[in-house]
Amino acid sequence: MKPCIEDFEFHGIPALRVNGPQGSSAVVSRLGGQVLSWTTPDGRERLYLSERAVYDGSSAIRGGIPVCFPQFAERGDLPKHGFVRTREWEVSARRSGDDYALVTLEIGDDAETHALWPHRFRLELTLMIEADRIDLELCVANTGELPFEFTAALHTYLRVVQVEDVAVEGLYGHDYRDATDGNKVVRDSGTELLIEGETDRVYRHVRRPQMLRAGNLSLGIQQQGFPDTVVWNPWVEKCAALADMPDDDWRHMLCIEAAAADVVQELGAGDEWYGRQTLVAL
Ligand SMILES: O=P(O)(O)OC[C@H]1O[C@H](O)[C@H](O)[C@@H](O)[C@@H]1O
Repeated sequence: MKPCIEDFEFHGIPALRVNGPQGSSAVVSRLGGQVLSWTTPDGRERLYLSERAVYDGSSAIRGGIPVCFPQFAERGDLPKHGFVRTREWEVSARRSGDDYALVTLEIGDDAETHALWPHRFRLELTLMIEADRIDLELCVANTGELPFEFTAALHTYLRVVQVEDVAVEGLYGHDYRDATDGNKVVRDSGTELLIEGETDRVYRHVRRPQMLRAGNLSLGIQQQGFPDTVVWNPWVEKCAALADMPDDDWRHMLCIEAAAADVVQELGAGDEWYGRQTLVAL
């Protein structure tokens, strides 16, 4: 099939199937502007999506690549991870060629967002799929007359066979804030990160790409614009407490998030900010 983009319903919500070259494909939901699936030409699903995910907008869809904006996690008074995960986005561009397919979704401020956050903004999320790679770009535009500050993330849930068998390379020498240990700041001195318990870290000023090694499957992960990388796995107890995730699924996912979490971004009136995350199947 030549690359093309189709509208369809996914668990009752409007979505796009983005068919890339060589049988690669992605699914993007208009609810949340959220990528929910990425399949590479070998037929493997690369993103984790919970079987118990909720699709009625009452909470964020658990899995895929949620967009967190204008607040990461609980760093402020807004709902956790901001308010665009449960809102409907518009499709503003779709294009395909022989070796790629691309869609852009966007969302802006309205009376409901003003009630929570007084700023005027426009967000655009562009997904481009090639044979073995997806590129996600988040553009934040300040469409108001005053500057604002925000934190944000592409909260990518990677699917893994067994998280205990996974190693993440590329974070050596970076400082991270450990949310599982009173937000203590620690310098990573290991050549690779192994997931051996609950993990909730914000690595700051990340300059190098990461490599996720999992048996014979590897994934390269690169970010631009986003200064931080968040690594999250809830492990046994926290996962059991999540109503929208099966008890054992902590084993099958690892979030590696491109984020502006600790490093707050300031955006002047009329200015734009870009952040990207690229995933490459190796
Ligand atoms: O349950 P959610 O609101 O989707 O948040 C899921 C997780 O997101 C981030 O990775 C944070 O670092 C975690 O502390 C948080 O638990």
